[in-house]
Amino acid sequence: MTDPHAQSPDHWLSQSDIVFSVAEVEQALDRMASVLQEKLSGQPVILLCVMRGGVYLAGQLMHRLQLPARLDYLQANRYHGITGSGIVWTKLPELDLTGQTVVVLDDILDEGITLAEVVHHCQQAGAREVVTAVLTEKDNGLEKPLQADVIGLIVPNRYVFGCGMDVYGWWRNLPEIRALREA
Ligand SMILES: O=P(O)(O)OC[C@H]1O[C@H](OP(=O)(O)OP(=O)(O)O)[C@H](O)[C@@H]1O
Ligand code: HPA
Repeated sequence: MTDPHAQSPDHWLSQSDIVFSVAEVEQALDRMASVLQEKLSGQPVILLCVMRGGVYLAGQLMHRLQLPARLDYLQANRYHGITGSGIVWTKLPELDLTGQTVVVLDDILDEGITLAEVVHHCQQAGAREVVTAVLTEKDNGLEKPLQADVIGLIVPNRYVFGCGMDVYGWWRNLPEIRALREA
């Protein structure tokens, strides 16, 4: 079998289907922004981007939110290729989270392990409130350690990419969401 890391980026497009179009993603982003806007009622927040996948949602939400925001990021990786394992933290937030309202932004809630650990970190760091927003949640039937407060789109139980999510490092920049076909 060919090493998936050696496949051309176009291979992944040819082996996948669009599950949410650009217009559907844009609508979901608008919806997420208005839910967050109402939930946060204009208070100052720290937007905390979970790198790298959260970067697309952070970029798309920032300009849709009318409230005083600061931006920080962390990096906690769990997936190598398309399979998950233990979390490796490579970057902690730099801002002091004590007493702050923190809005955690990530691309996908799959098994929920990453988001649960990030929320735990924010609470341990003294955040007053932690609100979680994910662009997608995977419909995988698993008992997850937490639910996100704001969810953009429910994706099927397949490996998905685009809008921040990668397939072997590629295509985080796609403005649509695609799902790999069964091998
Ligand atoms: O709900 P879970 O099963 O924990 O999976 C979700 C996490 O997996 C991905 O991160 P990844 O480790 O692939 O790092 P990346 O953001 O650099 O792609 C994604 O960005 C989420 O943070
Ligand atoms: O389906 C997925 N796609 C991209 N990244 C992910 N991280 C967990 N699940 C996924």
